[in-house]
Amino acid sequence: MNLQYFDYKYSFGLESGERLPGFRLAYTTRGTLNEDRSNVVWVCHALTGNADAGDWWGGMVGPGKYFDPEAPAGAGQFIVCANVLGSCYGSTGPLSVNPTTGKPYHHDFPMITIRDMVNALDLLRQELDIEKIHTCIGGSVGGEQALEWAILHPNLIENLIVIAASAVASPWCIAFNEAQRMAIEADPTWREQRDDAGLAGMKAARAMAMISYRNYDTYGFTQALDNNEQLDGYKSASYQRYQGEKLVERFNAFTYWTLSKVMDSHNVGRNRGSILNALGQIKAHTLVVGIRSDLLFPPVEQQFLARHIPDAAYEEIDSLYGHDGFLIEFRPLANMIRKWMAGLAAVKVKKEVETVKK
Ligand SMILES: CC(=O)SCCNC(=O)CCNC(=O)[C@H](O)C(C)(C)COP(=O)(O)OP(=O)(O)OC[C@H]1O[C@@H](n2cnc3c(N)ncnc32)[C@H](O)[C@@H]1OP(=O)(O)O
Ligand SMILES: N[C@@H](CCO)C(=O)O
Repeated sequence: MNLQYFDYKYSFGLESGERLPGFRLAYTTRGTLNEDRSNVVWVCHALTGNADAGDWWGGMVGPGKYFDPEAPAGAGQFIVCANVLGSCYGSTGPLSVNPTTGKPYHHDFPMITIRDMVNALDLLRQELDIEKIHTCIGGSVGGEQALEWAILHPNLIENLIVIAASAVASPWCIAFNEAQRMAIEADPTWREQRDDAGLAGMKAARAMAMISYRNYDTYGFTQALDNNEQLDGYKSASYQRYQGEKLVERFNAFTYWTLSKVMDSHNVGRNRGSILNALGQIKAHTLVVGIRSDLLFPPVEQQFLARHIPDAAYEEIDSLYGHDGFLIEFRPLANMIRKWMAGLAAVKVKKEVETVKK
């Protein structure tokens, strides 16, 4: 991955009222910005993702994929993805050194929100001299960022694609996150000032989260009982442990904690009068995608978005994988986007013809 860095060297205000004395964002770009700078695709990543969309979303981003930086005949896109503020893949987060103390922030990393993340992304956008985003897309926490961005800067994004996300964190989602934070708190190392504090707790937290990212049928299909005689050693049990261990290899409990709080505080209506008022400000053509089997962000939340965003279409993916379906179901997702974009292009042509006739 060809990581680049944006260092913002000024005091950065957060929604909480606290300030960061500057920050760093790690990001990648793929493809070439065209002459009129009209081919920008900005991919916003989810909870534990990173700046390399071609890695964690390889079925959507890359040569020959829907978002193709090398498409022939000048159709290649300029694809940007940045590791969010608060994460641990090169951007400023809880393991970063606090310049005022010379030590890692750890428990003292300030509370941040989706809006703070987007304000940081927008400073990177300005640094890259991008005035228009042709398409901004994200799933889950990435979808929340895309949504916030379209509200904060209504003339910036032409086409907005929000997958498996909501206007506001549901009590159900917050409850899942609180249970996971309780697991981290129960780890006896959690209050220690070291980068690997709380990892056993985070392992349990990830196992809990998996239950919300998948569902009854996913486990039934992929982790079926071996036989009727079994008394222990179940596949689904070892799967849970393995998923926890896998996250421990690449993440840390401070970042997990911080980002779970970010999820909780997501509410597009905050300080905007109401959620409906906030959604009503979106000017982008919008495609909202729900996943029928999503337990964490059920389709009713995306249907709500599509009902209240002025120019929105709604599509639904039928997936075995629940919420994580947005990271797996590339073909239906790409087909939906292709169809929607073709519809938008047809409407544009029709309008142009009508204008010429007048
Ligand atoms: C720097 C980085 O690595 S960033 C990583 C990128 N990740 C992200 O961006 C976050 C988003 N991605 C994800 O959340 C996930 O990767 C997903 C949702 C896309 C796919 O999830 P996966 O865990 O790969 O898929 P799945 O649930 O099928 O599990 C497969 C893994 O579980 C293992 N497994 C399956 N069943 C069992 C079992 N019964 N017992 C133990 N292990 C099991 C498989 O061997 C496989 O292991 P592997 O990942 O080492 O190959
Ligand atoms: N599986 C996703 C979380 C669900 O959005 C991740 O780890 O980022």
